[in-house]
Amino acid sequence: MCGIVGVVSSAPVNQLIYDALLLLQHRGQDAAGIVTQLDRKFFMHKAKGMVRDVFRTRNMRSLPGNCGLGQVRYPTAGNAFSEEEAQPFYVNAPFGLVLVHNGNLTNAHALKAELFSNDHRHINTESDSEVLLNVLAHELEKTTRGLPLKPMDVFEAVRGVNRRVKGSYAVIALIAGHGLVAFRDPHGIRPLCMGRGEDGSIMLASESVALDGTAHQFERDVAPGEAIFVDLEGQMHTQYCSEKSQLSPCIFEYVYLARPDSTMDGISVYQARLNLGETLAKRVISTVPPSDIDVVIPIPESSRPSATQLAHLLGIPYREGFVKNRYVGRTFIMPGQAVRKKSVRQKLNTIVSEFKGRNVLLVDDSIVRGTTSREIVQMARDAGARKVYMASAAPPVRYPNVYGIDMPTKEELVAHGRSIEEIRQIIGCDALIYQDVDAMKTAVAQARVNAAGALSDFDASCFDGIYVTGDISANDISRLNETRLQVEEGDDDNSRLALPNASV
Ligand SMILES: O=P(O)(O)OC[C@H]1O[C@H](OP(=O)(O)OP(=O)(O)O)[C@H](O)[C@@H]1O
Ligand SMILES: NC(=O)CC[C@H](N)C(=O)O
Ligand SMILES: [Mg+2]
Repeated sequence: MCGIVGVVSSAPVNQLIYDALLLLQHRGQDAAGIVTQLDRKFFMHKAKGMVRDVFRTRNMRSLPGNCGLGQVRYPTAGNAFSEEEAQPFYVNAPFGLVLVHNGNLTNAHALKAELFSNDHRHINTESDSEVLLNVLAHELEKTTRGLPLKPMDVFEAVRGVNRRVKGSYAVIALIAGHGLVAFRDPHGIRPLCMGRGEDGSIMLASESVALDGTAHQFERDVAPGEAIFVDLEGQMHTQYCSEKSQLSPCIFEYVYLARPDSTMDGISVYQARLNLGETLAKRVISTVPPSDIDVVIPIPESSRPSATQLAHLLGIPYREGFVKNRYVGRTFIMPGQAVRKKSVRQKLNTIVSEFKGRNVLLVDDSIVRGTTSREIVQMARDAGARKVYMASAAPPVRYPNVYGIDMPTKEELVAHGRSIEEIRQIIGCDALIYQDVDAMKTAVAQARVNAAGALSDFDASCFDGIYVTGDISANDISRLNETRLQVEEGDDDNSRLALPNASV
């Protein structure tokens, strides 16, 4: 998951894109970039780091124009430490194209070879997003029938992309001199929505929070397989560009990735987390008698709604036992295990009086590698807790994710191939309670607040091993691992780079 945004307006968009990226910062902390367009010319600034570090006043001044796009990156392909892989990506033909991508292609390797041998295109990085851009460029070259470019030509090109590309992709691209095109893969795995400003500007963004925070009225989600083309006059054209489409959004967005104040595909993220807390409460009762729990303590940040609801249902006090250093970013999306481990202690500190002599139930939204829970359980014990119980609002994460969450190997997952008792021993708690998969799906589906699209199912592959695109082989998974593993190996040398700047 990365955060992407695109705007067509009648006024300069640089500040608007910056503000939207800041609202999407939780989706990617490694790199940020913006491209704007003026008189067919692109202006780009991108670099490693958080939004506030990457864009200084001088950079903002050099981004003129009334349309543009931006991205915050959380790498899931290629190299987290490479500046060249920061987005947007650019190719000069046809017309001049820049693109931002949230997701992960599962056939990038094969496409790269095909782009070279059949389409005679050169890919200069390990990023799957550069591959995606070149496929779009090739298809657009094929479908353009004279100038000016027509919306139908753009949609035909997106059709071509949907035929060739596999995996997850929410995309926004700018076509120099013509407009902005946005599209979502036929399963709608990664989110994308659109809204309008009072001045008529049209914004597309990963999450509705980016629209809310920039005074854009949320209009709707982009449907799976749909493409939206906004020309430079602000006229919007839409078309379905996939033979078959079925909405199966990634359930991990609701569990952890998205901000709770966002609504995605008609589902309130906050309500989904409350519901997860409610069903988790029922599981807790069957494992630990509530009379044996003195206090419920969330592990900040993402577990808070689930933990409040769980405590409310069990009738047990909810207390804040861990204080989060707001200047340290999200641990899970940092690249490399060494930096993730170090940052848990930097980020969270205990309030000893909430633990001393008490039986505590710690609640997290998910346990993935176990990095956070292992540290936290020990911290609770160090603070004097008598018993430490642990509950996860999501089921055990047992399978690699290939759709844009950086957990490419099953070996790194604490729950892979282990019983709950074995996981409990590794984490070091006195009891471990997990959500179950069906209860999670029901809880999230019931958080629907509007009837957007027909939700068929969720992609819950990291929990149940079922990949909604249906075409993932063991070979694909190990190939996707290869580049990521190199990143992990290099992580000690680079751990300094991955820590967000403390002066922000
Ligand atoms: O088992 P692990 O591999 O440690 O991963 C799971 C943890 O990582 C996330 O927290 P994170 O600190 O990234 O973000 P948050 O502040 O939004 O909770 C998530 O909320 C869990 O706490
Ligand atoms: N998390 C994402 O959406 C990542 C996008 C792309 N695969 C990259 O690694 O840059
Ligand atoms: Mg957390």
